[in-house]
Amino acid sequence: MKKVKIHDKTFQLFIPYEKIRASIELMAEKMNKDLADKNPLFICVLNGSFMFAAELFKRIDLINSEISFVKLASYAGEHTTGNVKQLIGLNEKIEGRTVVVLEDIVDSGITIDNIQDQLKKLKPKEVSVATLLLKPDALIKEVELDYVGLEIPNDFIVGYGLDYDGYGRNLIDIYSVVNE
Ligand SMILES: O=P(O)(O)OC[C@H]1O[C@H](OP(=O)(O)OP(=O)(O)O)[C@H](O)[C@@H]1O
Ligand SMILES: Nc1nc2[nH]cnc2c(=O)[nH]1
Repeated sequence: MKKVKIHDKTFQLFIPYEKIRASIELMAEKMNKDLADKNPLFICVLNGSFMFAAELFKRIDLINSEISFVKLASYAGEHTTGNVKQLIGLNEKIEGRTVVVLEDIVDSGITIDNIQDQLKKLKPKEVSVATLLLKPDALIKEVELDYVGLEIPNDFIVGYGLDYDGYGRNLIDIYSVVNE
């Protein structure tokens, strides 16, 4: 079994690239049907989603489609106590658009819930969400997901864009942590 060590943790091969690619191909096929004539704007949530977004977007055969890249920035607002995360980097007009958010993983669902709330305030025509990975047992938010690549157990994973403390994003396969 292929293993990698990152910092203090060992990870073992969990999802080979071929399986990741096949799930993205299916997703793209469905999107090409669902989004025809909709002039979709794909929004890739950095950092983790960059590989998924690239693999998916080159399979979208709708010429009237755009992609944009955003980040969630933490800031401690003057009137807030918690850690608020604000969507930054969105330069396109969202009002009236068909938006498709691209996430690498939905775990607790907190991030995607927050993103959906922020986007809806910008009055899009519709917002759908595509995630490569979903941990159904980890969800603490009720989220509506339109496209899910693969469902996985509630274990920490790295690779294919996902990191452990900055490292591991370049792994072509997905690895899961070995509990030692
Ligand atoms: O469903 P949740 O529990 O909210 O977790 C999902 C989020 O966690 C990861 O982002 P992270 O904050 O690690 O940032 P990164 O993409 O820059 O690595 C991932 O890219 C999702 O955005
Ligand atoms: N790298 C990584 N980031 C995450 N963000 C939410 N869940 C995960 C996970 O399992 N691995």
